Amino acid sequence: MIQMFHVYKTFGKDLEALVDVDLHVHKGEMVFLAGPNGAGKSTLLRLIFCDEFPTSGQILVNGRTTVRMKPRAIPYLRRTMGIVFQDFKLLRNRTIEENLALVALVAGKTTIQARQKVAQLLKLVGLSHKAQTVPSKLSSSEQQRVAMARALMNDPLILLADEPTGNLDAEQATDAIRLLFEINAQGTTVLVATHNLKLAEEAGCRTVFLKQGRIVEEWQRVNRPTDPAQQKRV
Ligand SMILES: Nc1ncnc2c1ncn2[C@@H]1O[C@H](COP(=O)(O)OP(=O)(O)OP(=O)(O)O)[C@@H](O)[C@H]1O
Repeated sequence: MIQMFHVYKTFGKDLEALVDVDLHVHKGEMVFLAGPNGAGKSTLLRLIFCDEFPTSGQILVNGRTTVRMKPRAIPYLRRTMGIVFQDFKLLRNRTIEENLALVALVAGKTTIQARQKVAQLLKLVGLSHKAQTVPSKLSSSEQQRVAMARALMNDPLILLADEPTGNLDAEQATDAIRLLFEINAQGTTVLVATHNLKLAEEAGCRTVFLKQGRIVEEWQRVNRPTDPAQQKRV
């Protein structure tokens, strides 16, 4: 589903944001990308979303190489992906319903189809009662759930979430992860970037650690996350 082969990303002359990254995320998987600030997590997600392109290496998304993709083909590939940005990027002067519907309308859906999808997703994230509200009247966790709903508007095969729990307290963060699990259980492949190692451990998914742009470790919990003996290094 997502394949990265020897991917390097250098900004300017010598800022190596990603160094020789090999990552394979299979269809239906939920994978955490963990690492400290500046490790390269957002850059990696942006490369998958074709927001940036690698300096060298190969990236395949849904079997299509992104590296030499023509600019006009990028929006079509992006429609197979949903992305939740760190700062949500909701349109401030539009209602929640409008924020969501716009995504479907731009993708060519009818107003009725867009409305139906908005209703379905607001129900999923528990915010049906906020449809006519503007983002500034919502809490951080509510805005985060709207951002997640928006990312799902076009039924993406892949959901990319960049620090989806960054502005949330512990309980809200757990709810957000639960929602990601629910989305994943419905068949969407999910890749979550976080600097919150505890969160990744508790989720128990395959976790890939980035440090200074390199993948330095990868593990998957077998059973209980709190028991180191149950953690299998892969
Ligand atoms: N557009 C850019 N231009 C120049 N440097 C950049 C750009 N984007 C990222 N970087 C640099 O690349 C490195 C990796 O940044 P990135 O945002 O991918 O890390 P991160 O792991 O997501 O960090 P954080 O957890 O703080 O969001 C950092 O040194 C950052 O300053």
